[in-house]
Amino acid sequence: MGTALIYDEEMTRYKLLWVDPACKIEVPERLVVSYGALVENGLADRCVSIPVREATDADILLVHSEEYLEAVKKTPYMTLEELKEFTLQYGDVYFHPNIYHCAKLALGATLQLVDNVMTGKVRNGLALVRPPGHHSMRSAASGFCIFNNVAIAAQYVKQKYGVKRVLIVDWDIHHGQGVQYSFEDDPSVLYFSWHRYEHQKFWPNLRESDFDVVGKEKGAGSTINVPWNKVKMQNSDYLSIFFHVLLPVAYEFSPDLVLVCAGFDSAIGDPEGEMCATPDIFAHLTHLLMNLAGGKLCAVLEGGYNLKSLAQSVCQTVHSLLGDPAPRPANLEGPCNSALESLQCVRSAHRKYWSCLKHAADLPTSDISTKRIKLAEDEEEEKLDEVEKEKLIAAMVWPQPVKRVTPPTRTAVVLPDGVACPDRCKHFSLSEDPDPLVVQKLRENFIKDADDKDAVTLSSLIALVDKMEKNEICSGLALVRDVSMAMRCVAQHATTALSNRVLVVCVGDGIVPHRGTDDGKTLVVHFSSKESEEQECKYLIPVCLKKGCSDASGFIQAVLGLLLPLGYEYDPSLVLLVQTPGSGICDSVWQQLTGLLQGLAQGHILVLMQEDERTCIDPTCSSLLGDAAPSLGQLHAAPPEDVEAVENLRQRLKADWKLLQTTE
Ligand SMILES: NCCCNCCCCCC(=O)CS
Ligand SMILES: [Zn+2]
Repeated sequence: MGTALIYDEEMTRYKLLWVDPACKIEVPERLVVSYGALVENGLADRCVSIPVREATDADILLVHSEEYLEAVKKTPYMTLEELKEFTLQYGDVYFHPNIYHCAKLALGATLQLVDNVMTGKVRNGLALVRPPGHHSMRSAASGFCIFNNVAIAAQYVKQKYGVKRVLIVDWDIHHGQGVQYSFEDDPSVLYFSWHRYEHQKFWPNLRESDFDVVGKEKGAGSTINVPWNKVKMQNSDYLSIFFHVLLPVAYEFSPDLVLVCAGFDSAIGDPEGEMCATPDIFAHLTHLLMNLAGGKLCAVLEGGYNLKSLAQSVCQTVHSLLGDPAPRPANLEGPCNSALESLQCVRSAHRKYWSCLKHAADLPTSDISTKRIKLAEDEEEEKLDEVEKEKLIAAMVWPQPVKRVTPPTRTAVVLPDGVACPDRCKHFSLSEDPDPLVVQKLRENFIKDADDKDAVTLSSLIALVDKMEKNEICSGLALVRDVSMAMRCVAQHATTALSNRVLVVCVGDGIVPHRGTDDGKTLVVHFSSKESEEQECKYLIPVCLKKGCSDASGFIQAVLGLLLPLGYEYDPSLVLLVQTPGSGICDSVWQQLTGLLQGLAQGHILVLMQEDERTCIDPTCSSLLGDAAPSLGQLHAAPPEDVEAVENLRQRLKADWKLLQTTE
């Protein structure tokens, strides 16, 4: 299934008609450069183009009051003076004779996207719209927003499709207070937002944007606020929040649909956000959400005011929606202290609502709520800096995101004779006889007692890895007689011949390679149900789960809170995913694992399985080909000893692996 792109240039036909410094950044060019970049990068053509529609009154009244709608309906007939007058009753927003029309199109575009995803016409998509929506409230416009596109979309799907659970991820740099107000007592809508806060000093300066505001009554726990109390947050800060707050809770919540308030003012260069996360981070944020809800993800543009980082971030998002491998998450360090403080506060505030956070630490000693300062800010003094600051931010530079080309072959498979090649995959076998030299070396190192068939198989694997290195093949699956031998051979080849870093993920109680773990060329993470005899060290990490990989909840929480941070920080050029016999892992969990790991190594993942594991071939290939993994359903609490084991591992390893930190 494809990716929808919903855009209409009519939404560029309104703008600020008078002087207002707070609103001057919300310009029509935002859409022009975003859509232009999608066209220029050949992304628009790869999407399913869906026409916008005008939202109806009924759509709008799902969230907004009649009096508000009636008032807005009058604006197309107002004079300039009347528009200015009308605008004064709201904050940081402006009206225009054509903005009501555009607001109906922005909402209509959003609902078109949602309809096409919910009816299975497309898998996911982006609505490229303005005016944005997440600040508008039941009876008030705010923050450039007129109608709350995403909040209405959530009500709309609940009403029209009987959707039980909706996750809203608001990665815009502002708090979408309008969304929060719509669902604060509604447990069926989980609203997650991070936002520049600076202890309530930043707009919209609300007490209810802080981490300790978690929702009311039945909705307690279904509002997650992550305040950024400093600017210049980086990719590591954003990923830490995904790994240790959003993803664990999202998987426990198990939404039927994911809506994204896709604001890109959280990207570097943006005058509002003043953050330092680079556009390629949105490739990963998108990818990490794409295995929820069976892949049903609707992204709706909110903010984003640096025309360059906005256009790049929009392209990164659409690349991922289309299933293109993400760029490698280069040189991540750990979260900064301020981010760690917020991370610990949020996890502590939600401990009692989410079993995945049950073991989260207490509030930090330096309880940041006491730092909330009075709002008496010296406007004059700030304005002076304002001009200087804007110049500095507009001068920010960052590396051009790498080109994301999907290799000619997406997935190659090495199978025993007689096993059919799954469709859409390419059967891989050696074009000519194996190179005698290579075979000789293999014999010496790996296959003393094995027969020639092994030599051919191992030579095929080596050739396959070489083609992945050259980006001719993206991913691979091999069914082999002896997974341990194959694993050691591939790891050895990739680290020596290709001088790469290899992440080896072992699932099951097989044998793991000890080689390469001391010099950091290989990082081995081994999930099993048995206490390991292996000596744990920085690059050899045994994860012992009571029920092994058979308990979906315990396993997926270990993947999200331990394996992904390790993998992203290690940043391998190849991922080796090995399933040894008796792992007990079920297909859907295996597919989640395979899907999530494709965010690493530009999607270069080689899956090794025992040759008699025939049932796993199709689900594994489906995941390697970029299909979304099936939803795991609502997860019960993980076995306490597993949560504890992962928590203890994190505490032991966080000195070496900074992305594992969850407390200051
Ligand atoms: N009153 C001091 C300056 C206030 N600036 C507020 C700008 C609103 C931003 C809204 C936005 O970006 C939506 S995503
Ligand atoms: Zn914003």
